[in-house]
Amino acid sequence: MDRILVLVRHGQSDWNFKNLFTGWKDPLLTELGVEQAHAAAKSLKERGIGFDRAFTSTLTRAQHTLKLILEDFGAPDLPTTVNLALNERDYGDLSGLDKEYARKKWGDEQVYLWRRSYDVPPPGGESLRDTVARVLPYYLQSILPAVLRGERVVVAAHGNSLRSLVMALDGLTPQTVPDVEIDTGIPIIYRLNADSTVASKEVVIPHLAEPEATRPPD
Ligand SMILES: O=C(O)[C@@H](CO)OP(=O)(O)O
Repeated sequence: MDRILVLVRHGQSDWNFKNLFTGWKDPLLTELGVEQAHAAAKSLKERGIGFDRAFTSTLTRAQHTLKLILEDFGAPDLPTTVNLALNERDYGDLSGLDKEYARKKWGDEQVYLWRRSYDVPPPGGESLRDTVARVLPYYLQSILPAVLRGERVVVAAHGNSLRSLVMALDGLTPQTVPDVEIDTGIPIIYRLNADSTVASKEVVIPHLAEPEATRPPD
């Protein structure tokens, strides 16, 4: 039995392009973001991946990415569950601020801790640990049972909600998880064993027609 779980971060959003902390704010995809979603679908199709069920967050950029992927699969009506457990980490008071401005104001080290440490929350927001504490129960209760039943599952979500899942699936620690970066529009294909452990993992790098130079530095 196939136990396929595909994680895909949304395509580039307007605020990714502008280098702003986003969190629970709801910017739209850029043109490049739309193209990334199509490229992700193409590369998954090339690998013979199909889907029976989808999960996404309450935020437009993830839902739009999923919609484009499912349309490209000819499956726009695939059963889809929307849940805010899959939302991006809440960036609290940093939401809407320029990341470079934040580095100048609070220093590289502090901003790095807010963005990539396991347990340092941004002011008024969620640490990765807080995000894990809502993503993981949802995964165990809703997503994993579908995968274990043999449904091929796609999850379209966000950098830090997906880092939370990757942490659990890959058995990462608070010391190793800061190194994990999940880029926009990059699918990760997991195949699970019957006991829910990971049999294989493939990070897919889709081919983009758009030149890399249109991506801003993070
Ligand atoms: O701003 C955000 O919500 C996230 C994802 O874009 O940023 P970061 O990579 O800093 O966690």
